[in-house]
Amino acid sequence: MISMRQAMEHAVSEVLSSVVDDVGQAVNRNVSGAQMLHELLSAPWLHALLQMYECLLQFQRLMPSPFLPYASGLSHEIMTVIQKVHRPSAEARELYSLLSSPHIQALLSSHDSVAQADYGPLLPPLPDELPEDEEAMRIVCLVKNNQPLGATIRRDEETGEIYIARVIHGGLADRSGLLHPGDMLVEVNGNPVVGLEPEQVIQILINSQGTILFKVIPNAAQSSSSQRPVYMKAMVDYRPLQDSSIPCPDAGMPFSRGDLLEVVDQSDGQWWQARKLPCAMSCAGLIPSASMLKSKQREQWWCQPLQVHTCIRPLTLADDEADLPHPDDKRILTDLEEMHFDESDSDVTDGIYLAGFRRSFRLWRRTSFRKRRQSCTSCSPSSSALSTPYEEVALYQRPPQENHRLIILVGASGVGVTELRKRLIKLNPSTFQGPVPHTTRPISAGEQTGREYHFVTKELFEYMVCNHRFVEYGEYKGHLYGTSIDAIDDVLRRGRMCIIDVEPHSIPPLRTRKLKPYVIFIKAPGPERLRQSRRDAGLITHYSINRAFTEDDFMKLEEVSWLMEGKYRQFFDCVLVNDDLQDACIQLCSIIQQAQEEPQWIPVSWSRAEE
Ligand SMILES: Nc1ncnc2c1ncn2[C@@H]1O[C@H](COP(=O)(O)OP(=O)(O)OP(=O)(O)O)[C@@H](O)[C@H]1O
Repeated sequence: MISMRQAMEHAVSEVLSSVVDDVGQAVNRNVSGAQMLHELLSAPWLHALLQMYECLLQFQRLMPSPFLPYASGLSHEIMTVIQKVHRPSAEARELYSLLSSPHIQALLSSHDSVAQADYGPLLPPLPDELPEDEEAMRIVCLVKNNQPLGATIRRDEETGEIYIARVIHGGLADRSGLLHPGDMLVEVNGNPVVGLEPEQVIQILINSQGTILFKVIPNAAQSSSSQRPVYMKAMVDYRPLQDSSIPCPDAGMPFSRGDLLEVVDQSDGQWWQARKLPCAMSCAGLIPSASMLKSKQREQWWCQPLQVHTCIRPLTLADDEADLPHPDDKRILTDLEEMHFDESDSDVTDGIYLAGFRRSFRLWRRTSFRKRRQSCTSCSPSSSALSTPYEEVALYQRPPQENHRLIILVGASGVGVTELRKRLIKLNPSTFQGPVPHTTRPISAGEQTGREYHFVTKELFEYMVCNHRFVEYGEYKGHLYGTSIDAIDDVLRRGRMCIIDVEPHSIPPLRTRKLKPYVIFIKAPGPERLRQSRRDAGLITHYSINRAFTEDDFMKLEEVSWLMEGKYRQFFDCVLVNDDLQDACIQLCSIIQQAQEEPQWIPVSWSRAEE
C-alpha cells in the first residue's frame, strides 16, 4: 500500500518532467502555442504547488487513526473474562491490575472520545422563538463548574441595558471565546436581564445549575487584536479585598512589593489584567492601573498621620547608653588604640589588599548618628513609590564586552554582610573587589593612598559631597569617611566584579543604567539557627571588638532584618539566608555568577540604548 503511494508521489514529478521535455521538443519544432505551454509548465509556482500536494499526501499517510473506537469497552470485557478464570496466571493478574488502574481507565476513555470525535458537552436545543434580527443574536452555553465565570458586567444607566464590562484573560468566559467586552446581555437562562441591577443578574448566575445559557448581542466594534504582555515589577503592595473601588473584589489579584507581574490587558484606563510570575494559574486577575494606584496612594498619603520610620531605629539616648562599655569589658578602645586597630586589621591576603574592611571605616558605618538620621527621613512613604507604583521590566543578558553589573549586599547590622563580602573577595581577589573608600584622616605609616583609603583633604571631600560623588558618607571621631561612585567605576572599568554593601536607603540612587545593580538581601536565619550559628561569633561595636552577641543583639538583628525586608524588598533581586557561613558563601558565588551570566529582569529604562 505504502509503496503504491510512494510510486504515485514520484510519478507526479516524473510526469511533470516528461511533459516539460515533450513540450520543449514541440517548441523546437515551432508548434503554435507550445512556447506558452512550456513557460506555464516550467513556472516555479506550479512546481511549488506540486510539492505541496506531495506533502499533503505524506501528511495523510502519517495521520493516526484508531484501530478501534471502543478501547474502554474492550478493556472491561477482558477484565470480566479474567475475573471468571478460576486460577488466573501471574500475567493475567498483572494485566487485570494494569487495566483496572484509574490512569489506564482514564487514558482509554480519552482515547475513545478522540476516536469517536466526541468533543464538548451536548448543547441544549435552540429556543423555539428566535427574534427576527436573529443574525445579531448569539446564544452562548457554558458548563458551570467550580470556577468563576471570569467576566464582569456593567449597567448602562440611561437604557438599563447590561453589558459585559471585561473578560478576564484565561478565565472560563475567555477560554470559551464566545463572550467579549461590550457584548450586550439579553437573557440569562431564559430570564430577560434588561433593566435589572447587576447584582440581580449575578444572583441569577449564582442560582444556575449545570449549564448557563446566555443570549447576547455581540459588540460589533469588538477588536480582535490581542495585546502584547508587558512585564512590571510591583513597587507597592495591593490587597483587593480592602479596596472598595474594585469592580469585582473576587476577580482582583493581590500582590506585594517586588512581585513580577505579566500585564496582559491595559485597554481599561483604570483596571488592568495581570498574572503573577512565575504563574501556575493561567487565569489573570484585576489590578489597578498605574494612574489609579497613584491617585489611591495620594489619597492615603494625605489622610495618614506622618509615619515615623521603622526600618532602622534612630540613635536615641537610651541606645547610646545601651552601647556604653560594660565595666567588666577589658577591650575598651581609646582613640589611640582605634588607630592601632585600623592599621593592624587583617585586610591583606596573598599580598592583595582588601579595600573597605578597615575598622574605623566599619565603625563609622556602624555608629554614624548622621547616617542613621538620614535613614529615618528616607523611610517616610517614598516619593519614588508614589511616582512609579509599577516599574516596567525586561529580561536582560549582559553582553560579554559590557562592564559587570554592580553587586550590592544589604542586610541588618551584624547579619554577616561584611563577613560574606570579605570571604568572597578573599576567595577570588582577581575577580571580586571592593571600592577603595575615601577618608580625611591622616595617612599612617605603611599605608598608601589608593590602597587602604584614598586619603584626601577635608576640602576635597566636601567638594565631592557637593557634587554627589558619594554613595554613602559620614563622620567618625572627627574624620570623614565615604564610598564614592568613582571608586566603584574604577573597579568595574578594570573588568572586575565590584561588591559593595550599603544601607538600603542608598540603593535607589545607585539604580542607574550604567551600574545596573543586582541587589542581594542577606537575611537572618530563624531564631534558633541564628543563636546556634553565632555562638562563637564576635561583633564590632564602637567601644569593643569581637564582643560576643547578646540576646539583645539577636533581637535587634531579627527585628531590623524583618523590617528591612518588608520596607525595601521591591529593590531586592535575590534573598540569601545566612545560616551556615560556608553554605551561604557558596550560594552567594553562584547567585553572583547567575546575575552576571544569565538573563535577569531589569527596568526597561536600563536596557535602552545610550542616547
Ligand atoms: N553564618 C554565620 N555563622 C556564624 N557567624 C557568622 C555568620 N555570618 C556572620 N557571622 C559572624 O557574625 C559577626 C558579624 O558579622 P559581620 O561583621 O559580617 O556583620 P555585618 O552584617 O557586616 O554588620 P556591621 O555592618 O555592623 O559590621 C562576625 O563575627 C561574623 O564572623
